[in-house]
Amino acid sequence: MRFEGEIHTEEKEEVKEKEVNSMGHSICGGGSPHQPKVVVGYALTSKKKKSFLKPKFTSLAWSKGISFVSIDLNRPLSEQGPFDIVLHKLSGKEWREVIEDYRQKHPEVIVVDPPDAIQHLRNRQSMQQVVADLNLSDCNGKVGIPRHLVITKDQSSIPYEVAKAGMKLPLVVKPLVVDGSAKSHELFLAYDEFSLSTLEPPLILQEFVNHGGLLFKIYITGETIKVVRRFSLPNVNKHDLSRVTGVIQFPRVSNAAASADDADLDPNIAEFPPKPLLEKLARELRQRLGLRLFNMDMIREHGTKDVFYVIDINYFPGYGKVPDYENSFTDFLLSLASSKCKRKPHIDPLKV
Ligand SMILES: O=P(O)(O)O[C@@H]1[C@@H](OP(=O)(O)O)[C@H](OP(=O)(O)O)[C@H](O)[C@H](OP(=O)(O)O)[C@H]1OP(=O)(O)O
Ligand SMILES: Nc1ncnc2c1ncn2[C@@H]1O[C@H](COP(=O)(O)OP(=O)(O)O)[C@@H](O)[C@H]1O
Ligand SMILES: [Mg+2]
Ligand SMILES: [Mg+2]
Repeated sequence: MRFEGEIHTEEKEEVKEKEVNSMGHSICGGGSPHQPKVVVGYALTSKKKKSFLKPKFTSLAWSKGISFVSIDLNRPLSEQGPFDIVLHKLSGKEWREVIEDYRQKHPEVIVVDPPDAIQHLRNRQSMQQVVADLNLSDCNGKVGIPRHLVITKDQSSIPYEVAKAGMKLPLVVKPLVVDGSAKSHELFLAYDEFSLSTLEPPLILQEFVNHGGLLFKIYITGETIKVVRRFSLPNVNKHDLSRVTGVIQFPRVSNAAASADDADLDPNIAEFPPKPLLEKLARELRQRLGLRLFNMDMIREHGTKDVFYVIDINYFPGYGKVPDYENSFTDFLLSLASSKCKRKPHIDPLKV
């Protein structure tokens, strides 16, 4: 497994070397950089196309024999291509049915990723449960999820439910369903349980964990892990709690392109999570979720060295914001294509 947390120089050398070696080689033998041998069909929103398929990435991929073809949503998928790989991130039942049907009928195409597996991350409860089920012992740290409560109906009972569960204030209030809409990212901080009744279920209420205002975004691309630091919500202290009441909506601080990597940070807060912990976590989640493209938002409990919480998992996140994603994503596509060749050694090199 490759790990690119603090971006190791050796790792970069290796990438450069691979670049030289792979130039002029094709998938399953033959070919040249000017004759793409791996065709990647993609079904993405226009926002995603812009942030992900940047010219620097597509031209690097092209130089290594990869071409990208936009899938026309108004035409049957089976009539398009042929594709070696399909990348997709679109919401809605209709698309899920189209892509599932295509997977069944075209087992020779690598569809990244299965729609049912992606669906698992569309609900903040099922997303968190995967982490809760893990047993990460002996990995130089602990990873869990914050205490939470799911509210599906009857918001009038929320204050009672919160008190009964003995949850500690403040609470982060998140829409239960994540469907890519702006609304599914409208989050609130609730300083008292009574104001919660004004919010619209289905919701998940999560204990706010102080983490020094910094979070780790762990990007998984197949076998590769990259960690970046982003600014997050500041700690909430007892004084804040005694003075503030109500629910306050907060902005999407963590997905801003601004990285915290270059800031002058307290080393106790900013130190990267241990590599063995991230490797085990990534491996386990990749397997359990059955996904190859996702990221996690992870925080370290303030005042501890090794107590971590996963607070969010996103399918096919904003790779365009990750340094050097062009190389890692190209390598990922090439490794998928070569696994396809291994699966089908008799593959016709003229077709691929
Ligand atoms: O657009 P970006 O680059 O901000 O990416 C978003 C992600 O930002 P991140 O890479 O984690 O900083 C973002 O992550 P967060 O939920 O903000 O942690 C989501 O993955 C978002 O997708 P969706 O709206 O949940 O379907 C992602 O949006 P899409 O690009 O998939 O529309
Ligand atoms: N339990 C929590 N404790 C502390 N901060 C949190 C917690 N949950 C979310 N946050 C903060 O809110 C941000 C958005 O929450 P997140 O669950 O990642 O939603 P989204 O899917 O919209 O990114 C996080 O990046 C983090 O800054
Ligand atoms: Mg998030
Ligand atoms: Mg999210």
